[in-house]
Amino acid sequence: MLPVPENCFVPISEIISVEETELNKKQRNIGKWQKMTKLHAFTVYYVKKARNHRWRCSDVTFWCVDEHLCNQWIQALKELLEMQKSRPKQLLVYINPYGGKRQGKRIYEQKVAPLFSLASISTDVVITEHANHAKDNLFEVNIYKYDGVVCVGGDGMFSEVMHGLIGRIQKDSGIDQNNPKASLVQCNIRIGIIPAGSTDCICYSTVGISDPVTSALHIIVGDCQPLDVSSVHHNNMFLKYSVSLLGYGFYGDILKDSEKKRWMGPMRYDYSGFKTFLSHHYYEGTIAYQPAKHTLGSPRDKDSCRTGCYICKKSEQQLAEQHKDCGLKHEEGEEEWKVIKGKFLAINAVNMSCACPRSPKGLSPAAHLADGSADLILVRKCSRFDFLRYLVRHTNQDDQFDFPFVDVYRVKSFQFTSKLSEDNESNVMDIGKKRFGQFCRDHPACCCNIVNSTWNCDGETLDSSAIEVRVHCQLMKLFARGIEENCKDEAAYSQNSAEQLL
Ligand SMILES: Nc1ncnc2c1ncn2[C@@H]1O[C@H](COP(=O)(O)OP(=O)(O)OP(=O)(O)O)[C@@H](O)[C@H]1O
Ligand SMILES: CCCCCCCCCCCCC/C=C/[C@@H](O)[C@H](CO)NC(C)=O
Ligand SMILES: [Ca+2]
Repeated sequence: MLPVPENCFVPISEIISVEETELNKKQRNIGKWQKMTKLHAFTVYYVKKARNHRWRCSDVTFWCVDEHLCNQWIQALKELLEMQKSRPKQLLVYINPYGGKRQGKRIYEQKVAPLFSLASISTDVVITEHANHAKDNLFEVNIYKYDGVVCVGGDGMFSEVMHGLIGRIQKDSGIDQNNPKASLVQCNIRIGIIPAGSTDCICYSTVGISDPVTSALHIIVGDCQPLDVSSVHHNNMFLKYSVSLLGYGFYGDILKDSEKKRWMGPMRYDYSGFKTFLSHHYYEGTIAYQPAKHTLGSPRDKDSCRTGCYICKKSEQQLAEQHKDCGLKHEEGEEEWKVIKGKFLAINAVNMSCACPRSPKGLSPAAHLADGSADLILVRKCSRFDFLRYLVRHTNQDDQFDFPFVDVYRVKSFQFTSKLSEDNESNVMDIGKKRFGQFCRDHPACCCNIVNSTWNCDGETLDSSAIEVRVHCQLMKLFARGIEENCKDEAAYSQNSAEQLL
């Protein structure tokens, strides 16, 4: 620990860098120092924690008359920083210049790059030229020479980088992603998210704020947060991975509509959200799920997943034991499946709380980042007024699951088939039904359920409505530490930059 002014301590792990400081003429000549001989100084840059999980880079300069002592301090602190082995030295950075408000490049250049340089992190930067550029590139480059990959953009950009990294690791390990039962190989190359998108849900849910400087500092100090990843398959064909929301019905329809209005920027979700709310479509289908019996928590818990979460730690231990005696691993197929048929306005499966600036507690406030489970939320057909009451609870403190038309289950896998695909499978030649489906989509006031919705998978659409989903416990890692408990003594964190005499 290094004391900084007025009883504030900074752990070595939160020091960004130490630099010798050139004292200019003005500094040398001020007040009482005037009479002294030559002064020596060094500056410590450190993480200053502000309100609402925001981090800033602050600095304190230590002055000294003894050059040797000053150098000893610099040397000792640099050695301590060298011992922080989890810190990245070389990063691969992908910037989506078109995400969110199209500010990705500016945010990186003005707010993030100077901090990386201060922390002596070297970077290879790729500004993406088209969708899937980052994903494809990750299959070509030597990823193993990097300590991490950074994406500057939103949830969609993160999803691309995650698919590139996880896909590459499976390819290099000879794992077939199309096999829904495959034991996927964990990806140990961490991903850092610099938020510059429209929702930035993954960043917000893992850091507690959507703020580029805060995220850059979490990368610099080498934080590590394991993350559950769901694999999504259809008929033994791999579709996508998901870490935040897999949403059918309401959130799928919003996404489909909003994709046509990308030019509106983040506002497109509000516009399409309102339109989708008015259309009030419900969808008929069957859900089968396997409850997550291994995990200690429940979706109705009052406590949320926080830094050092013991529920996620327990899952980590279980995972390590599974890896140790993988021959004895419990077969998922043996465990019971529960089946629910119904008419749904929304089916939301979330691997994390899905907190974001629009919904600060998220769609499932007690979901865990790394417990090997997802919360499956079923919102059954109800009146528009009731659905509005449900949506409003995304934005306030009230219990979102305390409605007779909402059910929530903690699951480790699930399957969904829409009534339409079931009917089509039983009579593929029944073209009349498909035509009728089209007719009803053209008449939103009808609210009928003949057509399929689309799955919203972390902000990307899926091509199939019938899906099989399996949660892979802690398949990947982020440069984050989960949301920290609010510091009781925030005043202690609000010191300004200052100077200190050794
Ligand atoms: N140069 C590019 N041109 C066009 N599309 C791109 C480019 N680079 C990346 N993309 C794609 O843009 C999509 C959306 O990007 P991103 O997630 O950064 O922003 P967003 O959709 O506004 O935010 P959010 O996902 O948080 O709602 C991603 O799926 C990504 O594949
Ligand atoms: C009338 C009140 C309406 C309140 C609506 C609240 C909306 C909350 C939005 C929460 C979305 C959280 C899930 C995140 C999903 C992302 O993966 C995805 C891509 O960024 N974003 C969206 C909007 O689909
Ligand atoms: Ca989880």
